[in-house]
Amino acid sequence: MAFLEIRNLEKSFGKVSVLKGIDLEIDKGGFLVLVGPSGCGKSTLLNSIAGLETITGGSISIDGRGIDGLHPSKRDIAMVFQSYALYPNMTVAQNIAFGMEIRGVPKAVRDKAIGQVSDMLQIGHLLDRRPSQLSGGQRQRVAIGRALVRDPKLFLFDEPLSNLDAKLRVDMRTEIKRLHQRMGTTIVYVTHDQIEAMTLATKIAVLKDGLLQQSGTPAEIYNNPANTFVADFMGSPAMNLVPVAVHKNGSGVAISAERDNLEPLVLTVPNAPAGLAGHDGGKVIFGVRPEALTDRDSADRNARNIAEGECLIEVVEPAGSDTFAVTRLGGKQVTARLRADANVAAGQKAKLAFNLDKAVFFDPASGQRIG
Ligand SMILES: Nc1ncnc2c1ncn2[C@@H]1O[C@H](COP(=O)(O)OP(=O)(O)OP(=O)(O)O)[C@@H](O)[C@H]1O
Repeated sequence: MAFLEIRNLEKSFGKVSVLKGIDLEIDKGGFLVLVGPSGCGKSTLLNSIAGLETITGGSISIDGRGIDGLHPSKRDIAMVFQSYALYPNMTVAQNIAFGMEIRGVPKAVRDKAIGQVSDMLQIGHLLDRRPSQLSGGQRQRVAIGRALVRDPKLFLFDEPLSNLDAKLRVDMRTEIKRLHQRMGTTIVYVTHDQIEAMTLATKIAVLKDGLLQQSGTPAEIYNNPANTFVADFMGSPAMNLVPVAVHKNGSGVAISAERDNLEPLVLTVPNAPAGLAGHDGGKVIFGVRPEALTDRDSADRNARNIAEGECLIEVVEPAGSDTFAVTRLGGKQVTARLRADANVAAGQKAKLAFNLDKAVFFDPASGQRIG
């Protein structure tokens, strides 16, 4: 049995159904990241676990024990909010120790716990300050410290980094990952930042409109997205999604993408998924990530199935470590990720290499991946 189990969870606000039968679990010591666009129900799901929202249907259990009817304070969960929610009139040390004080933990034990977490979070020199005298990153560390000293069964983080500037966000992300590795705690973490999700999670759950689209390891979600929504949402730049026609071709399958003022680009797919042949004569969506669409020099040397095609480059975007080249296929803008020194120019043709080992295909009507 998983440590946290969510079964057929439903939540409505009046007539509005916000969570529509969520099934999800995470093992002890796992790091579950809930990700999805604004309004998809991430915070409502987190608040339901915390007990800050009363669920409409389904069940939640931690360590084999149903928690649906329990008051938030009895769930043994600590939550870190985006807004930090520190007490402004208390010092950092008092903020961290407040929960313990209320529970009657002796001062010597409290002081020891404050010392341990402040060392870990490098806030020992700030213990006498008030929140107004701290930077955003320091406040966030205090909020995390306050959660850590409780030593709960489960940590919930609701977009804890979204008030921080870009650089600090990346630093704190590493800090949170390090804490998780060191302490082996079980975490459920909400973000709408897909890079944060990829880097932190042992398991990602992608939500849209109150429905779970897919859950799996970051690699599963990235390499084998269940549908076009997940494919488009995870990854930056996003996966290229190109409408193509399908033709059976001897023992294999060929796909062709329309182009303005050029012959269609035809690629033979030797390793096509079994379901693709069933679309013979019809259209599917061909998904290829920018890094699987390169020039020959940059192409993955281990790739077994590479198909090359001449493409007209519309825009070249140098990005320091890579160069992005934009072309157009099937009426869609398509991004290739080339080496920084790639020899391409806007308005000229370039031979692009498609790594078909990494290609995925989707049904155009349902958006579901073709297996
Ligand atoms: N108390 C409430 N009453 C009515 N509707 C609500 C309430 N709280 C949330 N909702 C609605 O539920 C949906 C999901 O909200 P939720 O805050 O869970 O989304 P989210 O994915 O966390 O979004 P964001 O990334 O913007 O925080 C939204 O459409 C929201 O308007």
